[in-house]
Amino acid sequence: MSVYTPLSTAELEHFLSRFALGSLQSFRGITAGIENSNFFVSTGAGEYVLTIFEHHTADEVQDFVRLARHLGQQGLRVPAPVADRQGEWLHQLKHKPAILCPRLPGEHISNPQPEHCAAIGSALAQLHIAAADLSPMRPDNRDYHWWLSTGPQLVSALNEQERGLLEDELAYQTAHRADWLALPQGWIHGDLFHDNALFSDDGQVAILDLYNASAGALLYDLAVVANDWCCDVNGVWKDGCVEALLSGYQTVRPLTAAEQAGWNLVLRGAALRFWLSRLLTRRLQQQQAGELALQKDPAEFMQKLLRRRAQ
Ligand SMILES: Nc1ncnc2c1ncn2[C@@H]1O[C@H](COP(=O)(O)OP(=O)(O)OP(=O)(O)O)[C@@H](O)[C@H]1O
Ligand SMILES: N[C@@H](CCO)C(=O)O
Repeated sequence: MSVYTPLSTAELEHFLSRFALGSLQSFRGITAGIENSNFFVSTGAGEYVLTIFEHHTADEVQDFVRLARHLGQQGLRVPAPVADRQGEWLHQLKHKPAILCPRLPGEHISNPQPEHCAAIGSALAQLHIAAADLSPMRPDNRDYHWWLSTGPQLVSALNEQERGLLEDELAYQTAHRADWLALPQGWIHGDLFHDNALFSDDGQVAILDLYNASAGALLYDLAVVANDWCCDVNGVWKDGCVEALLSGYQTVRPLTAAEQAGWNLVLRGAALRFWLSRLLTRRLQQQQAGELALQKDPAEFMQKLLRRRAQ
């Protein structure tokens, strides 16, 4: 369970007293998620999600909320915070930034099928288009420069063969850096795994967790989705899923010739990024002994990287 900052009923009631949302009826920590502390909160006015940010500054949270509001105004179903009686939506709780968002409808899909991949492809393309006129963009703090600086710091967790793989992939990405930079760029979600989407009976998709959103190659965002939604844990493509993802995306935003040529490059980069970030998360979780935290396996993304390299 990923609740790093526990809350008492009295603390939450005190927090809610700033809002005109009625009194607290119940709340519980959310087990999913690994970065922030999240709670489902029921009040007289409805259902909400309280997020306490564990790693982000208030300035960064402002950026995410600016994006969420912009997307929400254009009809996308994303978590945008509610304001308190003073019109403030960004708060401090236990000395950390905190926001309260309406709880969005829908269910997570545990094993995405082609129809889900098509729907998320189209929703992601809508996000890319809707965000295009929002500036300034937040830089990606998990980009190529982070891979180069962080990769070598994580090698102590790797065996010799794995170190060789990491070095070789970094060299490959460096050699093809110009191709990557020539791809269409814009706001990207950056972490659109299937546990960050909710599907409703009305056919709408809610996109959660905009807390990695930044500037980046739009195709890379699609590759993050493909490496999670469209394959098994070893990276083997599931029947029809990538095709559905790409065609769903292209019903809204057709890929350019450079993007079609760059698909394998960004699939490799996306696998590398999550191999490294999971290695780093595991190291941090080991240092924070005793925390109740969800674990995600770095080896899954090393396997996916190996498979994309073999393509
Ligand atoms: N606005 C919302 N409406 C409905 N459910 C939500 C909402 N926000 C969060 N959740 C639920 O809480 C879970 C965790 O939220 P979120 O993914 O934002 O946390 P996180 O710690 O940033 O996750 P991670 O680090 O794994 O990406 C979601 O998977 C979803 O089930
Ligand atoms: N979606 C990420 C965790 C949150 O950034 C992963 O599966 O590694």
